[in-house]
Amino acid sequence: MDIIQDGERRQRLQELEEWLVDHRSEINVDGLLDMVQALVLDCNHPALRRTKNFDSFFTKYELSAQMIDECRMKPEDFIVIKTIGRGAFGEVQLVRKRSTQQVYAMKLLSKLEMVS
Ligand SMILES: Nc1ncnc2c1ncn2[C@@H]1O[C@H](COP(=O)(O)OP(=O)(O)OP(=O)(O)O)[C@@H](O)[C@H]1O
Repeated sequence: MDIIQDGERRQRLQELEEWLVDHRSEINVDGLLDMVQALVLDCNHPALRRTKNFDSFFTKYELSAQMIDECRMKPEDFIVIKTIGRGAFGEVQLVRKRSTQQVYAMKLLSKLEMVS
């Protein structure tokens, strides 16, 4: 990466990087990836695709959204052993990660229920 000479610019970039890695920030990397996936999914609605800007957006980001989906951790990466608990927004499962055989407790939250 180029060395940024402008101290003020460097400071702003550093602030942005801190937001990206802060798990409490709305624009952390996970949140932004969620956003891209949700936008691409929504833009693929036939009624929206009739509008040029939505169609262009979908065409531009469809492949990236697929790559994001393939690379991110997802429930299918785990084998469910059994359900061990239930909370206000979802359930907790005892799971085994397919790639490592490590056992974890996985909390599945319904984002739909959390935001409604
Ligand atoms: N890491 C864990 N290991 C074992 N059991 C767990 C673990 N996390 C949660 N559980 C079990 O799952 C139950 C529900 O957990 P959860 O965190 O969803 O509860 P909660 O805090 O009441 O829920 P919420 O955050 O949705 O209000 C717990 O009461 C516990 O029995």
